[in-house]
Amino acid sequence: MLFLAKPFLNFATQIPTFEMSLQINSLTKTYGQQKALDMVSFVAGKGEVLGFLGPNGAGKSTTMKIATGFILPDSGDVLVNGISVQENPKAVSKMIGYLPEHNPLYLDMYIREFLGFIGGLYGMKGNVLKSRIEELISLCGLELEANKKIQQLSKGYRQRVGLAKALIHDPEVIILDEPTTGLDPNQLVEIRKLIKNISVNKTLILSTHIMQEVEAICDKVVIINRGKIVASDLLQNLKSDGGKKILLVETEELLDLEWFAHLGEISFIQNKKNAISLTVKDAVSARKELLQIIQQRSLTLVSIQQQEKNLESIFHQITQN
Ligand SMILES: Nc1ncnc2c1ncn2[C@@H]1O[C@H](COP(=O)(O)OP(=O)(O)OP(=O)(O)O)[C@@H](O)[C@H]1O
Repeated sequence: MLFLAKPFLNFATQIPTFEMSLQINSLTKTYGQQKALDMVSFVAGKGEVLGFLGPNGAGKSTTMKIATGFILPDSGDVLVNGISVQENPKAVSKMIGYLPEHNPLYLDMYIREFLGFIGGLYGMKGNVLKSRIEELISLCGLELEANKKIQQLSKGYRQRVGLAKALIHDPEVIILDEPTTGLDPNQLVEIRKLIKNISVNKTLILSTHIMQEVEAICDKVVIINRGKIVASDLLQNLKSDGGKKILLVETEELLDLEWFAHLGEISFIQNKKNAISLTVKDAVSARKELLQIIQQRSLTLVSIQQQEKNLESIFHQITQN
């Protein structure tokens, strides 16, 4: 299994001393019989954009809800700039901006009215609040829609309002739970650009199922599977994985994984028993050996392809094991 433990994963034993805006420390959470989180730890530093990935039901939203003080963990803690979310939720809420998965908005309000209301909850008022609202309307590309009620906005523009809401108090840590789900390709690109813009000098945690999004925006990647962290590293380290390559092999006949297991990490492709994916260190010698095995076993080769590792293949490899 690919498990890349870099300094920021060693949090349980090494307490970072500076510039660590968000520290998720040994979180566990159980719903009834189900363990949703099992000792989840990671940290994100100032200026970092961290992609938080995992299959459906892996525990991403649960982690984010705990990090933002919406629900409590069974054990563990989250620190924002060294302050505990559980012990001091009020102080922490001033430092965190959160866009939840389902982006709750007051549909009956006008955009400015809504942002004014949210700003008021953070104690903002007068000209400071007014100018912050105008700043966000511009930053989030809401100028043309600014005089509408939220219920009149398309999904992409509602997401922009959700982002503006998360940013109104200029938080240092921004947590976005699947912010681009359900957007059309144009809106998707626009919102991605926006996320990149707002991340400057902030700590941004982004959960998503879209790998291109992570490749486009994120510096770091944390992957969670069935409530456990299974990979955590800089995006470039995760992708290079020591220069490994993937060989995709298909034959007419059914295959036995054991025939090829000594060559590298191996699995069937989408449960097709005549197609395998092999992750290897030395692609040239692995290809030679593959062909020898195919010849010795009198198999009929349909295709053999070599692929670079990308985040999508890494994600499949890690989360399907
Ligand atoms: N309030 C709840 N009561 C019971 N089980 C819950 C509750 N919230 C989450 N779960 C379960 O906990 C597990 C983790 O859920 P969570 O929503 O954190 O996953 P996720 O990674 O965000 O998934 P998705 O990508 O589908 O949004 C799931 O199995 C889910 O069914």
